[in-house]
This record gives sequence, C-alpha cells and structure tokens, in this order.
Amino acid sequence: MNVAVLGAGAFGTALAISLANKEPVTLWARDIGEMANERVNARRLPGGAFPENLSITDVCARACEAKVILIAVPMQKLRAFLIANQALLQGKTLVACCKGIELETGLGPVGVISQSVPDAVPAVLTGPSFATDIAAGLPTALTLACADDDICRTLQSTLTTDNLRLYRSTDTAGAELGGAMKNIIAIACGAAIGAGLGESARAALMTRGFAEMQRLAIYRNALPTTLAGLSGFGDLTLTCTSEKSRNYCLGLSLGRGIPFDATTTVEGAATALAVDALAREAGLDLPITTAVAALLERRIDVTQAMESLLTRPLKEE
Ligand SMILES: NC(=O)C1=CN([C@@H]2O[C@H](COP(=O)(O)OP(=O)(O)OC[C@H]3O[C@@H](n4cnc5c(N)ncnc54)[C@H](O)[C@@H]3O)[C@@H](O)[C@H]2O)C=CC1
Ligand SMILES: O=C(CO)COP(=O)(O)O
Repeated sequence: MNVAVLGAGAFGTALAISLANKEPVTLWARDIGEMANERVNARRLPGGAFPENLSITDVCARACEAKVILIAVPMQKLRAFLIANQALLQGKTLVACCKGIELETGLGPVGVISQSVPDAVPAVLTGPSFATDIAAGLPTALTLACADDDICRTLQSTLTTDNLRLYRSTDTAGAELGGAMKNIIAIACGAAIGAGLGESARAALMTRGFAEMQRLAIYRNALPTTLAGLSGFGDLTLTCTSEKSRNYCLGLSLGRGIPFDATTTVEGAATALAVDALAREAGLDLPITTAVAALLERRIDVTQAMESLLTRPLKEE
C-alpha cells in the first residue's frame, strides 16, 4: 500500500526512513532545503540516511496521492495544517503521530481530525519510541489505534517494519491520552531530578502520574487497560527516565533554574495547560498536572510544587 508522511520533523523523518526500507514512501516537508540532494534531514535528524525508496517533496498534493497518510506535525499545529489541506486529505486514512491535547478545545488528534476532515478515517500511532532509535534501525514497539478493527488490521500490516512492531487497538481515546499525558508527567519528573529531589521522588511522580492518566481515561470513556500498554505505561517509562526526551529535559531545566530553548518542540507544555483546564471543568483531581501547569506558568517554583503535592490530605492508594 502506498504510504506518505506529512511533516519532516525528527519523528516524521524517522518513520519515513523505517517504512521506506520496506516499501516506497513519500515524505512531505514545508521546506525541503538540501534534503533532496543530501539524502538526510540534517536539521531535525542528522545521521538518518534516506533509503532509496524514500522520496521527498514540498508539494503536498503529490504526497497526498498515497492511500495511507501519516501526519507528524506538532499537536498545536495540527488543526491549521488539516484545514489548509482539507481538500487533499478527504477520504484518506489519516494516522496522527503527534502526542498532545489541543489547547483551545481539549481534544486529542482524533477529535481534531474528525472535526477538520470529517470524511477521513482517523487513526493514531503512538508509544515509546525516540526518532533517533527508529532511524538507527533499533527495535521499537508501538500502539496503532483505529476505531474500525478491519482498517486497523490492514494498517497494522502496512506500517509494521523490520524495527517497528505495532500492536493494534480500537481504543483511540486511550491511545492518544497515554501519549499526551506521559509528557506532562515527564516534565514533573525532570523538574524533580533537576532540583535534586531524588529518584524515589521520580518513582512516586511516575506512579501517581499514571493514576492521573487512568483517571482522565475513565472520564473520557477510554479503557484503563490501554493506558497500561505501550501508549501509556510504556511511553511514561521511556519519557520520564531519558535525557533524550525533550519534555523531561524541559523539566530538568525548570528544576535547575536554567533557560530552555523555546524553539524546541515540547508537547507537554501546552498539553499540561489543556489537561489542567479540562480537569477543572470536569472536577477531576489531577494534582501533578495542576502543579506542572502552575510551574510552567511560573506561578510556583519546584519547591512549592513538591510541597503542594506532599501536603495534600492523606488518602488510600
Ligand atoms: N521526536 C521524537 O522522538 C518523537 C516525536 N513524537 C511526536 O511527533 C510530533 C512531532 O515531533 P517531532 O517530529 O519530534 O518535532 P520536530 O520539532 O522535530 O519537528 C516538527 C516539524 O513540524 C513541522 N511543522 C511545524 N508546524 C507546521 C505546520 N503548521 N505545518 C506543517 N508542518 C509544520 C516543522 O517544520 C518540523 O519539521 C510531536 O507530537 C511529538 O510528540 C512522537 C514520538 C517520538
Ligand atoms: O514521545 C517521545 C518518545 O516516545 C519523545 O519524547 P519527547 O517529545 O519528550 O522528546
């Protein structure tokens, strides 16, 4: 099946490289720069050489001739991108590869696709995977979610490669919540480690953060079991423990009180504010998310964030 990837950031490029080792893939970039000549995305993924089967274009219409389209633009840019290219995307299967919740609406990628391109079939590809690992051919296991089980099975076999092992699910809400929420918790963990609060504090944040992920999942009619899989627990584990994670690194710099490059894609920053607003609206208790949102908005510092969590009323686990 013909596949295209829209968005040539680190992740889109890595997915295109892995898929092109199996079948022809078109990668669309807003600005292809020297990528066509150099056969590498030097800015976003240096070291990931393009296989022969990977063609790169800045003509979106050309890429959208493919039947299956992976979309790897940042979450807060997704809606504008879809609307701008709506006519090209109609009737396609659109696999969202971004992790986050839209700030203005509280929707995940599936909701945004459904509103912006109503006759497309939305799916989600998510789970623990650094772009650099995928591009290097290292083994990764991901969750592929689509509400239509037949389409999901076809997609699963199309998008599985030598180093991408995909597990399928029909629980799109659960899959996208795991990928979105783990970034918030990774910021909290980075902040704790950066401030010297220790690895025991990180373990506590990961575990109680996982409880928040399940709470939000239940509220949104997602399956808690999905959160226990690759898209939730799996990605939480990776992102909260690795300095390869941009979300974790943002947290580290908050904890250390040093500046962070504002041009870096850090999905957890907007998503923390989106989920905090959702929690207030729904009356949900998500204290770590609330603390991360306050930390990001500089309403509190790391010491106050930790204090706010440690002085909460005692409760049953
Ligand atoms: N980098 C990684 O290891 C992984 C990233 N992801 C997810 O993939 C998504 C993209 O992240 P990265 O590729 O890492 O980011 P990146 O920062 O490497 O690249 C973002 C790309 O999006 C493009 N872009 C931005 N605004 C756009 C717009 N309005 N229209 C079209 N293109 C636009 C940029 O030109 C750039 O190529 C995020 O949601 C991230 O959470 C998921 C798994 C792993
Ligand atoms: O989602 C990721 C790994 O699964 C990448 O994490 P960051 O966006 O924090 O770099």
